[in-house]
Amino acid sequence: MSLAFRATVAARGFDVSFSLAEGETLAILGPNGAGKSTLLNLIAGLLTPDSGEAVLGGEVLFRVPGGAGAPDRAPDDRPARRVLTPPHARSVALLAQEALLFPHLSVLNNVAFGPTSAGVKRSESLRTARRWLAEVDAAEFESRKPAQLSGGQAQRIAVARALAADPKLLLLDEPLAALDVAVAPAIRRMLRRVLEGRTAIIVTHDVLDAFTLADHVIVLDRGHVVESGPTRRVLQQPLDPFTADIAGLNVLSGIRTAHGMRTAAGDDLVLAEADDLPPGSACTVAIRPSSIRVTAEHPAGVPNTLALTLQDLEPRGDLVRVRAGDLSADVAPALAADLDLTPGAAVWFSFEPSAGALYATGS
Ligand SMILES: Nc1ncnc2c1ncn2[C@@H]1O[C@H](COP(=O)(O)OP(=O)(O)OP(=O)(O)O)[C@@H](O)[C@H]1O
Repeated sequence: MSLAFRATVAARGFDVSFSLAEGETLAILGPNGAGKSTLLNLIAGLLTPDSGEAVLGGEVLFRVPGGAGAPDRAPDDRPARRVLTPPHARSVALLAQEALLFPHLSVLNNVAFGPTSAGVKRSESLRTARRWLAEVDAAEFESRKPAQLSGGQAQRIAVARALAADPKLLLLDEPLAALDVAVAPAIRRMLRRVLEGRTAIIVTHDVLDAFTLADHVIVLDRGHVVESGPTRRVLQQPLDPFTADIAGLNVLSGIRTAHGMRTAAGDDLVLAEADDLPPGSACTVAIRPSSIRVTAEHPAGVPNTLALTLQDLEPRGDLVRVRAGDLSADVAPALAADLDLTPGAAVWFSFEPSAGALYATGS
């Protein structure tokens, strides 16, 4: 279902408009206080705007006439009426950072809750719940209680529960932020699978999430859109310096191999599993500069090593950004000094398989 959104909230300096086509995932990026949660809360019905309108698949979520961009006239030319559809009637599911499952219900009943409360027969609700549990690779946990789940398992169940209610729009509020770095890649891949073809908005601090999950990106700062467009265009060729700073990621393209990827430069990388990418397909891996290790000698025991020539060094907060080839690594100043890093020096960049987020190129 497509979404058209425009809203102002004066007390928060919030004035945002955007539209989202059916089946697309939009990532909202921005620093603390940019207005990301405000935007989700307006759509979910937890906050009322001062003015604006949001229409999801022809249904008005809210219409508050008065301010800039808010319609004063209805389509039939009568004065527009204020409409505030209650949250439960919006067909919008909100997935929070924490899984927020019902503690007293089993996993199966947690997932069946949405369809059951919508009046679907019990047997049918259970069938739907089992289908979604299988979809998020969590069928084996159906009789457990939430307290018996790890953070990553609970988040899988929360995704199944949100989708079992068959929402027209799925809102995800930093769904990976509360998870262990070791489990985040698997959950990210699961989300990528279930978001395919689904209308969704994901709020994140993490450009990796945007790269791997979203078709389009909006960058917010202080309640305003500073840049928007297709994910790769915005994050790889940012027009706004603010976006460029946010997008500080390494990206390597190549061809999927049995265990990872062969880069365009001919380096064989070992990467985490990605079942949806068959060998031979064009793919891209994104790696954070902070996940790259820099050494003067070839590092032993690390699967991914790249021999590069150092280009330059630049202070970046508490760290030093080391640029070599097309890659950047962030290292502690003491390490940069110990390594005697000077432009033109030969260096090795290395990273663990789990540090790379692999995704199909062109999606
Ligand atoms: N309940 C509130 N009452 C008044 N102002 C608020 C409230 N919640 C947030 N704000 C203000 O609205 C602005 C946007 O905040 P919001 O929480 O939407 O940002 P955010 O991008 O989600 O930030 P974060 O990444 O820290 O979650 C900020 O200036 C914030 O101080």
